[in-house]
Amino acid sequence: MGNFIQQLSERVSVIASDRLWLEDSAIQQLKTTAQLTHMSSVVGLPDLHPGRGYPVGAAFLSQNHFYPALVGNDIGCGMSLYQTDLAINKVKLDKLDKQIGNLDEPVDEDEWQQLLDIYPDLSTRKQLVAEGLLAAGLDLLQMRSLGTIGGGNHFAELQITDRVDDAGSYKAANLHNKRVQLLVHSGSRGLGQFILRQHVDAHSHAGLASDSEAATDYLRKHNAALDYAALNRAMIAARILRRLRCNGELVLDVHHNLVTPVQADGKSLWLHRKGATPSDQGLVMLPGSRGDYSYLLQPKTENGAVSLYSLAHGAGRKWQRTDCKDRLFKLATPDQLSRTEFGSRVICADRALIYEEAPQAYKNLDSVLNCLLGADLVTVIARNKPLLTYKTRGECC
Ligand SMILES: Nc1nc2c(ncn2[C@@H]2O[C@H](COP(=O)(O)O)[C@@H](O)[C@H]2O)c(=O)[nH]1
Ligand SMILES: [Mn+2]
Ligand SMILES: [Mn+2]
Repeated sequence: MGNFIQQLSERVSVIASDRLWLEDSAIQQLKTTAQLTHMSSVVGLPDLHPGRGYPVGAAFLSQNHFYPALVGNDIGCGMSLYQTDLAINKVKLDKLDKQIGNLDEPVDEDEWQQLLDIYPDLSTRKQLVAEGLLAAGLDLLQMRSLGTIGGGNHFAELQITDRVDDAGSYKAANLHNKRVQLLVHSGSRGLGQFILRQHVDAHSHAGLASDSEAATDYLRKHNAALDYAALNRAMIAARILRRLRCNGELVLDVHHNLVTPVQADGKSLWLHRKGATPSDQGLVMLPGSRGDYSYLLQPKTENGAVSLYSLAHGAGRKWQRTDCKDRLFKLATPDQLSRTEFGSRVICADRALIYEEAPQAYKNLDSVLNCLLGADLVTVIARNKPLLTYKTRGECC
């Protein structure tokens, strides 16, 4: 187990192995972040990769101050998983594209009424999100993006279970391997980006003292963005389920970009997660790419302290977006890249994005999973494979 938890310095550790490639630049960003004034410890997860200034796939613990820049601009980005009642053998792959239609367009009044007929609780949630935005001094116009996925690595994916490792936990989670599952990855859209920009304009990248007015102001906005992001995922799922004429039960919904207050030994600590899935909130989903498996995991909370109660949130990028087309265009056309080894399809109107989000652009998920298993942080409940992935360029984050 020891080899999988590598202590690089007093404050810096990584969950990794000799067989998992982590870029030097990402490790360097991790070490630089550990030097911030109020930082206690940082951990790089096996999907660690370089980000804008700070690495992605990492958790950071600070004392008395916290750093909004360490949450990043897509506050509340996360994954939600739904078990649908759509039988696998009823799915007609060729028809799904038309059935699902366009998810880039905001939800209009007609569609909203149709969603409410099926999911009346969305109305209360939307009202609460609006109240949260108003209380935080944010513009209600941001609500317009609710129900849209957003660009880049965000996605909605229909999946099927191809292996169950822990039948008891699988059943307890109300999962069904003869029925389609829906995994949604999205966040707070332009809202999170606006909040971070506003913060950086006023305070640059400085930490905020726990009891300061600026901290209270940021946290009010951050918490509104978390609720917004969770509702956004719920609305994306509702749109898809309605269009597929099936029902869906929520299995999990977990943010991977957030900051959380932690009380320990009378100290005021802050746990930042930037592309890191909390391991202390129940089941988690570890997706690879649109051409790789996803794993449903049971975190082992008893070992959580070594990784700051955080897990990898995916496979992590291997190639920069700007390199993908050059690397791939001689090898495959966008049409070829839209079909995967699993026989699954990709809906993506943007041809450039098909290259940027190609499975080859991501690390191998099994090598990431092996580190989590080696460090004794998780057990595997089931493995899913993709059936259909919806990706869009969308606007912003
Ligand atoms: N199953 C799929 N997994 C995907 C897809 N696109 C990206 N990914 C994985 O999700 C994480 C998300 O990372 P984030 O930093 O944007 O939050 C990423 O590391 C990939 O491993 C997909 O289309 N399907
Ligand atoms: Mn995001
Ligand atoms: Mn994300």
